[in-house]
Amino acid sequence: MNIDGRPWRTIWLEEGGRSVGVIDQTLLPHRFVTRSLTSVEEAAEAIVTMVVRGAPLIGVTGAYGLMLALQTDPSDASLAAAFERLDATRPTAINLRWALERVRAKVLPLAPQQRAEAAKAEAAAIAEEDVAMCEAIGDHGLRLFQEIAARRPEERRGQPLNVLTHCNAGWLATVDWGTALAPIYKAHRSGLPIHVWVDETRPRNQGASLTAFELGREGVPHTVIVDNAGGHLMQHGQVDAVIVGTDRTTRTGDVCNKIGTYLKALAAHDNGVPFYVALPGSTIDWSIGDGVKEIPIEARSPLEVTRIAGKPAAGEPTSVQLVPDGSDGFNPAFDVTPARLVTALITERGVAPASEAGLQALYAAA
Ligand SMILES: CSC[C@H]1O[C@H](OP(=O)(O)O)[C@H](O)[C@@H]1O
Repeated sequence: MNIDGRPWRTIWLEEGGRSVGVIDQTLLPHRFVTRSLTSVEEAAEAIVTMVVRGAPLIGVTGAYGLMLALQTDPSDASLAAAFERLDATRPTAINLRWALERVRAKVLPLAPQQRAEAAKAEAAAIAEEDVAMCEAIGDHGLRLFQEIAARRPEERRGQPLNVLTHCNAGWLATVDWGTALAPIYKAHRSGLPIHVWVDETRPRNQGASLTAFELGREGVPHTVIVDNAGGHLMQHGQVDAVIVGTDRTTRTGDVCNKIGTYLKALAAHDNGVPFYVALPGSTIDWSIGDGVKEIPIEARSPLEVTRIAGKPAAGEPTSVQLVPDGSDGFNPAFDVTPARLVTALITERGVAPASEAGLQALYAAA
């Protein structure tokens, strides 16, 4: 997307081809700072600390991380160690494992001296495919928004379409365009009046910090709201549709996304508001049928809950509840929305019901 007239992507190969540029998303919206990743360790650290975040972008960062490792040491052992280090960074977004496996499959059969270049090419291919998939999601989602706008009662025809989104599934979460925000950008650029309710999205506030930043730069009217206001807005007819991204969607259409998404889906269901999930095919985990039981949910530091912008905002963690890493507090980064609460999945191949049959119909020829 464009920032102050200059086209940006979230990740790029830097001059010389031995470092990768990224935007430090932990500093947005107050500072726009780019960083150079020069090693697999720096790539891994950027994922863990959420300098880069968002399922598709995490996957591309992992792919370039393997390239960086192979540029230093192209041996089998180096590849295995780099794969393991990157794979261990964040467990929920399926795009990471998908991208790492895709690069490994490409380079493992090659002579060591050919591996770094092949990894570079594959990482670049994954990035370009992501851009194309996200723009296609935007096109399919635009048609959906146009249909919703056309179905509204006469007295509401000229008013903006009110769409609510949770967390950040914009271009900052992908390489460009985004997933949930792509249809919003396409609608805005097509002249369809649209307004976005932006969930602030505690605890890390990706909505207030990143989605609002993106929409502001694009000139899309939006309002940042507290996470708990969404149900009230839906009850009062202020939401025409909810659209979110996902970090992993099962073959049956269960959707794992930022914590709080499930509650939005329940409120939407209770108020007859359509609930859409936008995703590229790289986010589908075909090996899983029951998202609630099988998707690994990342447990992040409880300090994200008790601190805001690094400053204590609540009592420091007590031994309230042990989480997998053994620390105090409870801070699951994601939850799972069952397919029955999802109106439709908006993919690069079209719109499908949230079901195994729906996804198979779109991807059977894959
Ligand atoms: C298009 S993936 C966006 C997805 O990723 C976010 O998680 P995080 O910021 O922790 O990487 C969130 O779940 C978004 O919906």
